[in-house]
Formats: sequence, structure tokens, C-alpha cells
Amino acid sequence: MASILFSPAFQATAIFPSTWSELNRSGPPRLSSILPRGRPQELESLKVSVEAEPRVTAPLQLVETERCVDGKLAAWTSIRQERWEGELVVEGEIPLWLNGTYLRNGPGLWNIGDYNFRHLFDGYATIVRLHFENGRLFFGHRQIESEAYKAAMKNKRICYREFSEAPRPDSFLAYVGELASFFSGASLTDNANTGVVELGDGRVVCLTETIKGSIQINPHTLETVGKFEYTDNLGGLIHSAHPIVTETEFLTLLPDLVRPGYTAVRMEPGTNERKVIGRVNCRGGPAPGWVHSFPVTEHYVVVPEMPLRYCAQNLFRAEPTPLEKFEWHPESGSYVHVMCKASGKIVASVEVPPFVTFHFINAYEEKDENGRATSIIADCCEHNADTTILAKLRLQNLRSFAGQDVLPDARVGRFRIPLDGSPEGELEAALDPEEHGRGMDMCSINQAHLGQKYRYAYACGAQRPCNFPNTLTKIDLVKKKAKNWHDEGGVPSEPFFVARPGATEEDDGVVISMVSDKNGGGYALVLDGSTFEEIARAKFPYGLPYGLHGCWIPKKAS
Ligand SMILES: CC1=C(/C=C/C(C)=C/C=C/C(C)=C/C=C/C=C(C)/C=C/C=O)C(C)(C)CCC1
Ligand SMILES: [Fe+2]
Repeated sequence: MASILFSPAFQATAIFPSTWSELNRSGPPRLSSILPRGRPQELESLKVSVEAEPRVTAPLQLVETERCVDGKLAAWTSIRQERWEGELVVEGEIPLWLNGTYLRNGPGLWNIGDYNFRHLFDGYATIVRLHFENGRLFFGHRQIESEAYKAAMKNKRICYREFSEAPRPDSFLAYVGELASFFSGASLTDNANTGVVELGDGRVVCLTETIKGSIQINPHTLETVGKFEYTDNLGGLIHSAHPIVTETEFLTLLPDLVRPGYTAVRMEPGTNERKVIGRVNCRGGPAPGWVHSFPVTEHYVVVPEMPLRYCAQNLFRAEPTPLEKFEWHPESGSYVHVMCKASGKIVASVEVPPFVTFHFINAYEEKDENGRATSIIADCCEHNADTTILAKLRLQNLRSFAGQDVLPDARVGRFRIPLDGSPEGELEAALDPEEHGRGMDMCSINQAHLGQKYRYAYACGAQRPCNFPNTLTKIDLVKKKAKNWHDEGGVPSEPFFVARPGATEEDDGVVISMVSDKNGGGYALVLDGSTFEEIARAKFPYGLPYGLHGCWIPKKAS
């Protein structure tokens, strides 16, 4: 029997599903799950009992080195248990207007027993919930029960093709069955570990880049509701991981690997049917460029075609490749296409300097004195046309930081795309990248400015030396300045901006993030959107794995 002293906010209640229990069958003592009982102030300090489970020789084991241990950054370690929920003790003041739920999705389990995954993006999805209510903060996390996750738990081995991992042919064939499914996409994962969105009709869906990896969850309990089935016949295997979602529509891009191009589609709230807006053919290369995200303006869908292109062979290859599912084809050219949202027509298709981006920040139309759009401005987190960032995100590299400055430089890349028929567009840094330490990714904006002229972007930046973005940065695109927040030795996740209801200033609101601290713990962080100063934090019961993207679900008016 071991004991851990916990803050008064936590009360012990065991809630281990059998899958997790099996997975954890050996190794160090486990912490029981804990649920809140009453306000933190009302509770006494509590000793939580931790029982050591009997060691058995089982194929599935969590390896000690992969676990979150004190003194080691939790960001790159697997989630400690399948689920947890409870109230957190808040230091500082959460504004009373901040009522609603921040959900954040990401890969959180990077090992099956003693088998360790290679890449950050391989991990089985962990959804985390921060529920803000009248100054109080409730926290929970849970594994998403994709077919890939369930199969791995059941068979104690990887059964589907993840970002960089593929099952051994025997286990895959044993699980999925026929060889034909190998070519149909059935072997691809549905591990929805990349993002989470609330549709206009209130349904909450976790996403990855396979279409079948769209999974509906319950935003209150984090329970997996089931697969989100698209009822149209559009087919295809993959889509952008970042649809544009508003109260009135869901827009996404479907890359076509057979006839290289992209189809832009729209889905209305209350339906599961995507309708085609239009299609654009690729201008270069053997396959479409990777389209992890894309921006929109008021009237246009902006379709980036980057020279980091999908590689159909790599999608189905068993061995890891240098660029995973992709290949770098600088000779094929880089392009940006602009599609009219109303007609689906291509109104511009320009060649641009080579670029590597995963995340677009925003886009808008520049207009002349008659209100006619003359060009499109599209901003992204741009990795200086260097693909090495993908290898830097392998877990071995993330876990082996020894003080060297190894994070490749990134910048806010600003495209200017003329709408007058000119053949070329521009790409330049929107501000001196030194302002944010030459680190730049995982961005958000005030959603009220989506597709509109805007001034502020929030992102992860860098304080060097580092091997991963380790600051939060607020970028002022007008003054070309950044304000930076940093906790030495810590790794913050995507800063997510939530506007104050009734605000008139673009940065009137808060920025939410979750931080892995240097002691192996972690905390939820709330910064003032305007001053970028900390206003509240709340410690988690244990450090969490790094998460990717989130969404805000405001409390519904009653
Ligand atoms: C590409 C395919 C798949 C998986 C795609 C996934 C899981 C992509 C995830 C991409 C993410 C999270 C990109 C984030 C980038 C962040 C960066 C560059 C941060 C940099 C910091 O400096 C499958 C679904 C596995 C199969 C089809 C193809
Ligand atoms: Fe992303």
C-alpha cells in the first residue's frame, strides 16, 4: 500500500474500466480515479490510497519510463489512467462571465504495454474537459473509444495504421480480415486524436484525417457516443483535420488522391450530408499537397497546395518513412487556389514560394474603394519551407531534450493572393519572427473575426534553447509585436481565445491553455486576453500528455 497526499478538492472513488485495468496490469502502483464531493474549501486534506496490483506476465504493460513521474515533463508521457473527473482548486480569479466548457483533444496514449509508439501524432485520443462555472473549474479526461483504440486494448497490439505506425501484417490481417480491405482504407485508423468541434446543431465531434475517424462524444461525460456517419456518397478516405465550423455550416476539403485535386464541401447543421461546393485540380506533383487545415474569407475558400504531398504508397506501407505518409516535392511547385463559396468557381490560382504549414491562422479579403475584393490575405504558422519539424515531433526527440536549441524556426507566413489574374502570389513573414522566439504553431483567434480583417493571433512560441514551442505568444499583426508568457521548463498547449460576451475590443476575453510543468505535474491556465497576464491557474491531479486542439462550448442561455 502506498499513499499520495492530494489537495482537498479530490475524493477517491475507483472508476477503472476493464480495458485500462488490463493495460496497466503490471508496473508501479496505480492511483484510483477521483471524483469531487463539495467545494474545495469545505473539504479536509485527504489521503488517497493507492493499491499496488499484483504483477502478472501479460502482453500489455505500461512501461515505467513512459509513465508520468514527478520531475519529468508529463507532456510526452502516456495518460495515467483512462478517465478522471473532479473539481480543481483555483488560484487567482476566474472571471464570472466565463461560463462554458473548453474541450481539448489530442494523442494521449503512446504505448500498448511495452510497445512504444514512434510519433506524437500516433497516440490514442484523450479528450480533456475544463468546465467553467461561476468562478469554479471542473476538470475531466477520458479516452475516446475509437475502433482502433478498442481493438488495441482487446488484442493487446496495434490493429490499424496510425500516423507513423502500422500493425504487423499478421495482427492486422487477423483483425480486419481480408486482404482486399488493405486497399479499401479499412486498415486506416479512426483514432480521432486531432481536434474537436461543436457543430451548429450542438453535436460534438472529434476528428482526425481519416473520414471514418469522425467520432461523436458527449461533451458533459466525454463518453463516446459513436461514429459520426456521413450520409452522402462522396466517398474518399481522408479530409482536412480542421473543418471550418460556424453556427450555420461545416466546411471541409477532401483531397483526391486518385485524380489529384481537392473537393470543397459544406454540411448544414442537423444533417450528416456533405454537399459539394466545387473542385480544384492540383497544378503540380504526383498527389495533392497535405491539407491539415485551410482558411476561408467571407466569400472564398482558400485551398493551399503545398509541396509536402500525400503519398498513396506511404499510406499503406508497413515500415516508417522519413516523412511518414508524405513526400517533399519542391520541384512540383507550391500554389494557392481561391474558390468562390457561392458558385464553386476558381477565381484565382497562383504560384507561391515553397511553404510548409499545418495550421492556417485566418484569412480575409482586401477591398478597393468600391468594396470589391482585390486580394486575399491568408496567414499561417509557416515552418520556413522546412519539413524537419515532422521528425522533431517523434517522441524519442521530444523526450530527449538536453538543453540544445533544436526546434526549427517558424514564422507567421502571410500570403497575399491577387484576384486580378496575376499568376503569382506573395509569401512573407507578417512580423519579425524574433518577436516570438522563432517558434510558431498551435494558433487561435477571436472567432468573431473568422474570415474577417483581424489584428490578434494567439499561438505557441519559443524561448530558446528548446526542442518544442514553450511559450504562449500574443501577436499584434498591426504593431508587429508579440507579448510572451513563459513558465521555465514547462510546455503549454494551444492558447485558446474566448471572447467576453458583449466585448467590443478584439482582445477582450481570456486565453485558456493547459501546461505541463517541469515537475511532472500540470495546470490549467487562464490569461487575460488583453494584457496577456495570468489571472488564474488550477493544478491537475497529475500531469497530462500534450494535447492538440480545442473548442469552446458556451453555456447555453436557460
Ligand atoms: C495523415 C494521415 C493520418 C493522420 C494524420 C494526423 C493524425 C495528423 C495530425 C497532424 C497534426 C496534429 C499536426 C500538428 C502540427 C503541429 C506542429 C507542426 C507543431 C509544431 C511545433 O513547433 C492518418 C489518419 C493516420 C491516416 C491518413 C493520413
Ligand atoms: Fe492541427
